[in-house]
Amino acid sequence: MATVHVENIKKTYDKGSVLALDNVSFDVKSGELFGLIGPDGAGKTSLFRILTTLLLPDGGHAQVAGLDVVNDLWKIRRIVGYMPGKFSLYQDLSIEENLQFFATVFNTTVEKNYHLIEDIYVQIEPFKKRLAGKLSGGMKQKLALCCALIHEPKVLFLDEPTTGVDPVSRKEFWDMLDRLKTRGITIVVSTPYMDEASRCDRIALIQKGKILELDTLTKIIGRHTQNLYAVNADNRYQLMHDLRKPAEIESSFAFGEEQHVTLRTPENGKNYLIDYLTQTGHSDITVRKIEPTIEDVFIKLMLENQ
Ligand SMILES: Nc1ncnc2c1ncn2[C@@H]1O[C@H](COP(=O)(O)OP(=O)(O)OP(=O)(O)O)[C@@H](O)[C@H]1O
Repeated sequence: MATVHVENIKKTYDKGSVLALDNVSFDVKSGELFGLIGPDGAGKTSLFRILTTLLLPDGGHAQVAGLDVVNDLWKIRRIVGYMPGKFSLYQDLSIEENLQFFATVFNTTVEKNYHLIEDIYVQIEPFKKRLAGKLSGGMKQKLALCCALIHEPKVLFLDEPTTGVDPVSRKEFWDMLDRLKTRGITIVVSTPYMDEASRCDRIALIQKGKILELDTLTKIIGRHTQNLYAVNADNRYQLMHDLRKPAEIESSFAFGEEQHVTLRTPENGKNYLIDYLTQTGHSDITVRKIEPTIEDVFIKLMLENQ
């Protein structure tokens, strides 16, 4: 049985005028590290709040560990850990006071479940008297994870835990999740960072309240092979402009220092682009055939679903 089962969940705001979740369905298996990946406003927080019983859906059903998110809310609250994207800590309590507070709320003690958080807590323990409001982003994130874990949850919901955190702390955080997974905890984590998809067992790509794709990263990328090229030239602005014109070009978007261009026909794509850009007056032209990343796939899916 799935540990998290979501079936046709719908959520609207402002008397139905804002559609946040549009018949979302998916399952998360026991012990899985499942990523919900999508931009701001995709509906990630709404879904997490429904699954942690803090928000009622307008329609559909969802279960966590076999318990219904509407009818069994008190039982669910005991078995899930939730790390909200914002405001999960009491800024005017110290590290140790925050932790004790969360342990008390769940009728347990820090000592009883210390083994669960030890790996993470030792990194912030030297600062345990410091107020949460005075911690760095990475330290806040570690403390929030300790607070979400202190009652030994079966399922962890982490809403954008790495947003605003430096790259080193982001990596450390995902390493911590890997270690938690080995304890059998099912983890559902949301992120706007596409590069974090590779750290998940399976991912769901979500946009405007709809799941666009759901599978392992490799399978999703494999399903969306593209005739894709990385293109650059001397005048970037003019390049962006010119790459929008030909009917042969399916899509073109800025990707770091280059333009990623998808062509409609597979043959001689590189020659086609070089010829076209030379004719339109560009110089220093580089064109490389590349394999799509998850970001390329996401952009393709977003364009298809517009
Ligand atoms: N309380 C609310 N009232 C009105 N609209 C809301 C409310 N909460 C969320 N929304 C809207 O619902 C949609 C989904 O928002 P949600 O916060 O669930 O997405 P998200 O993926 O978590 O994005 P973010 O990271 O920006 O919070 C957005 O269009 C958002 O503006």
